[in-house]
Parts: sequence; structure tokens; C-alpha cells
Amino acid sequence: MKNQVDYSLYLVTDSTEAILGSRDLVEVVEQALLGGVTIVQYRDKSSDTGALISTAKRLHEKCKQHNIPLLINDRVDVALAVGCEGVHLGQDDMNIVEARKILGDDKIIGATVSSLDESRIAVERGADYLGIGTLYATNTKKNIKDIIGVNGIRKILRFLDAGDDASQKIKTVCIGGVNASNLQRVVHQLCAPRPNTPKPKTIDGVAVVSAIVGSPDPKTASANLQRLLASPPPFKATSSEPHFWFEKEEDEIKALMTASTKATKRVHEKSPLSHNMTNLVVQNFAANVALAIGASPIMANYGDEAIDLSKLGGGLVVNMGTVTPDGLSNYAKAITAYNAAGGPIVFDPVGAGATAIRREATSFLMRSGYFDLIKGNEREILAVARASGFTLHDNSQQRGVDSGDSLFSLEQRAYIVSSLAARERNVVLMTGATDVISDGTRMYAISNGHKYLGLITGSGCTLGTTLSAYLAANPEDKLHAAVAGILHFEIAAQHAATRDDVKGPGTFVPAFLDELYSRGLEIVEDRGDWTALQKIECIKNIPDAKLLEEIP
Ligand SMILES: Nc1ncnc2c1ncn2[C@@H]1O[C@H](COP(=O)(O)OP(=O)(O)OP(=O)(O)O)[C@@H](O)[C@H]1O
Ligand SMILES: Cc1ncsc1CCO
Repeated sequence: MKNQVDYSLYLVTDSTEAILGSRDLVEVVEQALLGGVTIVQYRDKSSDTGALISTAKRLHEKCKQHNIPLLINDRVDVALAVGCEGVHLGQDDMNIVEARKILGDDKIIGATVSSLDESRIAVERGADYLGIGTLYATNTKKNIKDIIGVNGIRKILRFLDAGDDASQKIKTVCIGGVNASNLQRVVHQLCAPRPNTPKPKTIDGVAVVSAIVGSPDPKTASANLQRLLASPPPFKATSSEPHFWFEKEEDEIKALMTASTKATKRVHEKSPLSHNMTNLVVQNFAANVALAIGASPIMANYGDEAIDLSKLGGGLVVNMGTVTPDGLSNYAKAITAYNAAGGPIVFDPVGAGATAIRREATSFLMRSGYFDLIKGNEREILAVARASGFTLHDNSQQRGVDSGDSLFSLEQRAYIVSSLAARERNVVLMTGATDVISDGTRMYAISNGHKYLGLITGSGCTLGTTLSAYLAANPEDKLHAAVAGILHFEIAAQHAATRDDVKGPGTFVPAFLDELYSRGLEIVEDRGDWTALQKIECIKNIPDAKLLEEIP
């Protein structure tokens, strides 16, 4: 019986005022059952035993009517008293072996784990499933130590895959901050293909708390999460399934140019908010670039403010150019808010590989949530690839925040960028004289721009600002949106640099702002055409060089 349990939409209850409010928990759970949750865990850390048993009995009645198992968090005695289907034990709760002796083999015993060691021990002690987390920080769970992100969960899944039969067969659910706006990408990221693993262990379910219990309509919220679980995510094929939609490269480029024109028009129509949490060097320049391309900038570094800002339909840039401990916790809050609202986030890991602090900051931010687009120069993207779990066969240490000469060929860069995008299930852009961008499947090299962009500070940062607005205004295809933003930015730079009044990097900056503005207007008013100026190449063949290896 317990082998048939469906862990896919796993409801964990919460009776706190902040989440349940004044509603009756049993009624909320009944609604969730009607909406389609597949298993329920009753979690209540504050009620006394009598109240726990009484609520658990009522919950069990409802669960039985729907043929759904009920587990009790922490309290084996309550599970016994109620006769429900099992328990879920945290690291500080009763040992699994003891619980098994009391409950017997037929009951379900789950365990919370957040490390390889805890997973190994839980399997050895005979847990039926693992609740792996914390995935993302939530308002109820802020203990940073336990936040392991998608990568931490992937590591545990791999570890289980490499273990004995019990390890391979154990069921898994992820927990922490899963909601309707991130559920598909979390599952999608956790199911990313792995080299030499034809059928990798994937997650069996997602545990949800606030997105159901805190919803004013738990039935609809659960049904919506079920629908999201059942439908394919809005992503295209992955890099393990090469998929090109155009037989001829020129057709692909033509489609890209049509999409770019549309994307620029949309930025002007919508004037999306570009919320910048950026470094101290570029604040003013970034705000001016946002205005010049038709977006609405706001420089807002207070993390809690993102809860409101994220609901305004804009995009967020997290740029760690002048990172501080305070900054990091503010970025994490904003990432949580934008992920919850579903707004795009551009991550600019400035100087990512330069110091130990920046390497740790990169890894912390990658654990804090999902980035729709990660952009950086070559060395920064290499550092991000390491933080994502790749080993790179390159020992170069980043020197400053600006990119130096390229370490790799164009094809090698495309390989790195597309591998990272496939693993993160997002878009990755590596800037330089030639930019390389990929969503894990499609790969483009863009050679527009001008060398003056490399001679002023903040060209990469303000490109990030530009991309946040392009992604916000064009959510249906992030790769196309980003290409459009890059073209707008770089073709404007070409125009500016070749003007008679521009004598060098100093006079280039104001001319660049003027040209960003005029190029946008030309497109909007159907006076301009970038087709003749674009220098885009589709990259179809990447080397099978062992440049990157996923950490086993
Ligand atoms: N030599 C060049 N020729 C053409 N375009 C360039 C050149 N160098 C940089 N760029 C363009 O400048 C922008 C920023 O890229 P770059 O790699 O210099 O970013 P970065 O090092 O992160 O910059 P920063 O740290 O100053 O913000 C991109 O649009 C890129 O294409
Ligand atoms: C120069 C510099 N230092 C930290 S951020 C920054 C802006 C360019 O990335």
C-alpha cells in the first residue's frame, strides 16, 4: 500500500496566525483535498497533545474520504492515537529506527534532510521518503544554513542515485518556498538530464505550505498547482535533445530580427519597471540607460520593498558589483519576492571569480532563487558555472571586474554558455567583443557593439539593466527578448562611437545615451531597420571537448 503513495503534491499544514489566519485548518485541508493534493502532513509545533489529537482525527476523517494518506509531523504518539498513515520526522525529532519499532513496517516514515550525510543516515535507518530542503528561503524559514537551493537538492539526488538499492528507490520531495510561479521551473531544473545517466533520479513531489494554506482559495490554489505539475513547463527542448526550428540559418536570423523589432516596440509600449539592485559605481548611468531605452528605472536596495515592487510587472537586476553582507540579504529577499510574483530576474555576478567573498556570494545568490538570465563576462560566467556545480578544466583566477582577453574559442564559449543554461534551465549570456547567448538549445554569437563599450565602466551592468526591461516586456521568449536588448544596446553604441562629435570614451557616454534613445524611437516609428547592421551568427556545432564536468 505504502509503495503506491503519490507524493507529487504534498501539502504541509501550518496553523500559525500569519498563514492560516482565523480559518479552520480542517476546512482549509478539505478544500486542498478537493483541489487535488496527493498527501497531507499535519504540522503544528505549538498545540498541546489533546488539541493535536483532536485536530488530527478530524483531518484523518477528511483524508480518508479522499483516499489520501495523512502523516503527522514529529509526533509518533499522535499518529498512533489517530491511526493515520505515518509520520514525518525532522532532524531533531525521534530517531527513525525507534519510530519504526513503534509504528511497524506498514506505516510511512519520512525524514527531513539537507545534506548528503543526513540523507545517507535516513536511508540506512529505513525512511520511506526524504523531504529535501530548504529549497528557497521563505518568510517562515529564514535559517540560511539549511537553504540548499536547486543545486543542493540535485547533489542529494545524485548521491542517492549512486547508492545502494534502498537509496535509489527512496522517494523524494523538495520543500521550501515552492509556489505557483516557481513550481514548474523547480521540477524542470531538478529533472535536468545528466551525462552518462540515462534515467537520473528525479524528485517525486513538491511540498507546499503557504501557497495552499495561506491562499484565500486553497481549492483553486491546489488545483492550479496540480495543473502546473501536469503540464509541460514553458521551456523549449534541452541541450540533450538538439532541436533547431529552422533548416536554414538565414530563416532563423530573419525570425530573430522580426522578434527583436517587436520586442523593442513592446518595451516602449509597456515602459516596464527596471528595478536595479546594483553597484555604487553605475547607479546614475544605469537609471539613464533605462530611461533612454524607454523603461522606468528604480534603484531600490531595500529587500523588503521588493514585495511591492515585484507586483508591478517589471524586472529585477541583481548586480553584485559592490557586494556587502547587508546587500546579500537584501538581494535574497528581492529574489524571493520576484520569484513569487513570477517577474524576471537578471543576475550580473560582477567580479564573481575575483575573491573568495564573491565566489561565496555567487553561490549564495544561486541558492537563493531562480534567475531568468545570468549575464557576465567570460571570467564571471566561468565562476557561475563553478557555483552551479561544474568543474572547469581551467585554473585562471579572475583579476578585476572587467573582462580581459578571451581564454576560449567561440565554440568553447558556446559550449560553456549552453551547458550552463541547460543546467540552470534559463538564458546565459557571456559578454565580450563577441557575445555568446544560449537557452541551452539555441546558441547565438553577436558581434555588434564597439570597443568603447569595453573602455567605459558599467557597460556590462547597464546592459543588464536593459535586459531586465526587455525580459519584463517580452516574457514569452526570454532568449529572443535578450537578443533584442543586446542589439538595441550594441547598435546604439556603434552609432554613437562613429559620430563626429565623439572623440573617445568620455564623449562616447552621452552620445551613447542619445543613440539608445533615437534607435529605439526609430524602431517604434518604423523608421529604422537593424537587419542590415546585425552581426548575429547561429552556432550549431559545439566541441565535445571536456571543458566542463558536472561534479558527481
Ligand atoms: N571590444 C568590444 N567590441 C564590441 N563590443 C564590446 C567590446 N567589449 C565589450 N563590448 C560590449 O560591451 C558590453 C559589456 O561587455 P563586457 O564584457 O565589457 O562587460 P563587463 O566586463 O561586465 O563590463 P562592466 O564590468 O564594465 O560593466 C557588451 O554589450 C559587449 O558586447
Ligand atoms: C569598477 C567597478 N567596481 C565594482 S562594480 C564596478 C562597475 C563595473 O562593473
